[in-house]
Amino acid sequence: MIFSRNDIAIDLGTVNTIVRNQDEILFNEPTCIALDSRNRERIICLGSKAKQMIGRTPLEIEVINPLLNGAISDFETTKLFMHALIESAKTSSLSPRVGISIPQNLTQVERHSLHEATMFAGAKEVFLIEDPFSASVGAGIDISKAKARMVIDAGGGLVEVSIISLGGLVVSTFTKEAGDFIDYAIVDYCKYNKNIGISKEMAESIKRKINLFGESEIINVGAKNLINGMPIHFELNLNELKSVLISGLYKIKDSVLLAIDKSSPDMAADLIEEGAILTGGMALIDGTREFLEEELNMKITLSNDPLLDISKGASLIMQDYESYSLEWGGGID
Ligand SMILES: Nc1ncnc2c1ncn2[C@@H]1O[C@H](COP(=O)(O)OP(=O)(O)OP(=O)(O)O)[C@@H](O)[C@H]1O
Repeated sequence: MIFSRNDIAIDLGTVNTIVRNQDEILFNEPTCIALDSRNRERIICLGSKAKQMIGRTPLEIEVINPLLNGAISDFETTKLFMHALIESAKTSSLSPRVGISIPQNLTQVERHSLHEATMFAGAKEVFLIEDPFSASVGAGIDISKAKARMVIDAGGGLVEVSIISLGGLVVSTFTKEAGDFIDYAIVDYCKYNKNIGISKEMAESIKRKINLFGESEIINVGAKNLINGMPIHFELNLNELKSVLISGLYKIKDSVLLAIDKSSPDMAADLIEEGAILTGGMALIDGTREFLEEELNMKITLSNDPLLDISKGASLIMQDYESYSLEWGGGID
């Protein structure tokens, strides 16, 4: 198969979606869609514009994130979202072939739903590629070698830990306690310890400022006083939130330990030498890589482009689909 200029690869993430053709990124925005609630077929906007509306919409607008922990939580909205993505990415009147990178834990029913939603959205053909393959290829790993390589993909809805060797997925584990989980834990921390109400979006922007090994830093946050219901500006010491972040990172550590436990002694030995590659948006929280390296006593290398590895890998796989699918039959539907 020749991946033509018209064809696209999609990283349909819980938090962020990226669409690429062979050469360029066509869409890189939050996985959000705003609909007219009186006519849910009518799209008002997508991505960043829709995300900015969260918490501020009048009754007639509904903002939806159609994914939860990597899986489709709202099938009808996913169809609309995919349709809008495909329309905006089209460079000709021809329907594109679409490669979508998906979490390894999607059930057959969920895979079928996504396939159907994408065909309905206007694709000519749909290829589902499992995240561990996209992430590894995108991070530049030569996975055809007879050497085990570990990839920790820490995203918004899912942390996927995979061990790949000789072009196949040998071991995989995952936890749903990923970036979104930490955002909600920050919301709860402010609620129960400070009597302050903040949105999930505010919690996410606070999370991005945490530096696990950095000096204490005080930030000013606009929120709601939960005692008297009034708006309030309050000071939050980011140091207080380190324990919230660390509890999430321990879940990643547990997934890595489980993956190592499931691997053979030879693969475990390879990992001592090669360590693991850390990718996905959570890898960008300062101190995450160092924390995991210290806790696991294993070399952890930060990928060059944690937010883009999956879409880049999916695009590269689409461009050489035959060789990859022959090699990795199991990972590509
Ligand atoms: N610069 C950054 N600093 C800190 N955290 C970040 C940064 N950029 C993104 N994140 C966090 O990374 C997570 C999103 O990562 P990513 O885009 O890899 O996930 P996703 O592909 O949307 O989700 P998933 O793969 O789990 O379905 C979010 O929790 C977000 O807050």
